[in-house]
Amino acid sequence: MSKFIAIASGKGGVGRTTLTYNLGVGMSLFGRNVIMLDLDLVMANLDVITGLLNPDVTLHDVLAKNRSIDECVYEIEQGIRVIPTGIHFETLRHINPKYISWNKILEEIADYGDIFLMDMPAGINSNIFEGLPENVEMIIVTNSTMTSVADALKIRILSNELNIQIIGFVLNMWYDDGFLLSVNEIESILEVPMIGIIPYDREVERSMALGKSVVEINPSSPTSNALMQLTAHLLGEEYKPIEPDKEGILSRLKKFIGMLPD
Ligand SMILES: Nc1ncnc2c1ncn2[C@@H]1O[C@H](COP(=O)(O)OP(=O)(O)OP(=O)(O)O)[C@@H](O)[C@H]1O
Repeated sequence: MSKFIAIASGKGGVGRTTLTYNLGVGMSLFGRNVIMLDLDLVMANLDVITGLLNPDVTLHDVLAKNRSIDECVYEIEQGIRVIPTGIHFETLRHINPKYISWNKILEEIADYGDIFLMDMPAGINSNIFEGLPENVEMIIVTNSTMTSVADALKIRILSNELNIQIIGFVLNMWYDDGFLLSVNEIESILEVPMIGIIPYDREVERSMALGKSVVEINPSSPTSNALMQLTAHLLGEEYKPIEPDKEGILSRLKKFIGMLPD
């Protein structure tokens, strides 16, 4: 049976879309067929992050112009598909997110994938939460600042009111700093379990610039291991962290300083 996961955040810029992409790539490495849907109808970014620039048909065209959803399912890599949202405000004016039948849309694309990752818009003002299908589970992404946790709490409260099941929260861009909220503090504020801590890591940005996921570029880094651990948890799979190739580094170093033959 297909799984539907909405990835939401109270505040923008906490790394929600990046996480959606990295989880999608991670899930494909576990052999799943993944579809990522950009549900941010106003400030879409999934197209940019997945390298899908200027797609011919977008979700806007489906919602406002009666184009078929099949026309905007783009396979970016084996086992990874993306449904992008448009950037034209004129089309957007004809769409009321509250009245979108996501059930119908998801039914039409169900055969394309096992897992549907829905990149939600930041905040609670879009009305899009009201239209989500009943079987959607939600992940809340936050950083450890007071304001992003406060806004994450608003998402948690709204989700409870709408009976949306929450899997837990992901603490993204984490770094050790005595002034930021701790995991325990965030857990007690949000009252949902922590399911992943992704460190603040410049490699995330660098991999994006290279058009790849960090789990492909640097699979043994703490960030990639944390992402794959989270992916495995969501899929109910086992994941053994990849150790950095210390021996390889050591022998390369020895060769460099002339202790070993080439
Ligand atoms: N763990 C991380 N470490 C370092 N940088 C990160 C991490 N996660 C995301 N970023 C960077 O943070 C920036 C914002 O990420 P992203 O666009 O995914 O956020 P968002 O929450 O989806 O934002 P918006 O709500 O505005 O769409 C990007 O430049 C991304 O590369």
